Amino acid sequence: MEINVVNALTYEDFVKLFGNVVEKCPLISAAIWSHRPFKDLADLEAHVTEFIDSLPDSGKEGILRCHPDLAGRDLQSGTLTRESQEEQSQAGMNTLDSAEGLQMYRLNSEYKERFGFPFVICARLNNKADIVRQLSERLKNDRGPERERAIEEVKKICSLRLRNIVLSDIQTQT
Ligand SMILES: NC(=O)NC1=NC(=O)NC1=O
Repeated sequence: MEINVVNALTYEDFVKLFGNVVEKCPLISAAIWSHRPFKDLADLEAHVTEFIDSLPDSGKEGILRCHPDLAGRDLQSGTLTRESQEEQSQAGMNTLDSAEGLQMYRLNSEYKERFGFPFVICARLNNKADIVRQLSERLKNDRGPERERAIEEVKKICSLRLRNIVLSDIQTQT
């Protein structure tokens, strides 16, 4: 999809297309629509990350809380968004054995208990061993640095989702 096609989208179509580049935070795409025309994909992505960085800590934690747990309830019940379903499956979260599932449940619970927001990682860039290792290691962080670390992961997820939309030819045929 050419960036000029993106720039010509109505507000509704823009939010429909980009509304989930940050999981369950359509407001972010709605907010950056007014910054069009975007020079290119990198410019579009920069506006999203600038918006996220401009939020106070409570706003950043609000974004984190919109993310479903890895191998959590939403995955079990099939209520993940399409993007999350694809990402979590690709990282092997849908093929954990009972011991691995229990380990993820316990680590996710401990993490949420400690930080008050869920553990977030860019699943597409990690396999299940990486995820368990990162979760165990990041549990030891202080809240502030861990919040920033988690937001960096949100940006990686967003970058891959944006790329998937803008660079996939599907949209140009619809
Ligand atoms: N808690 C999470 O990290 N969730 C997720 N990461 C992804 O890359 N997709 C998700 O659903």
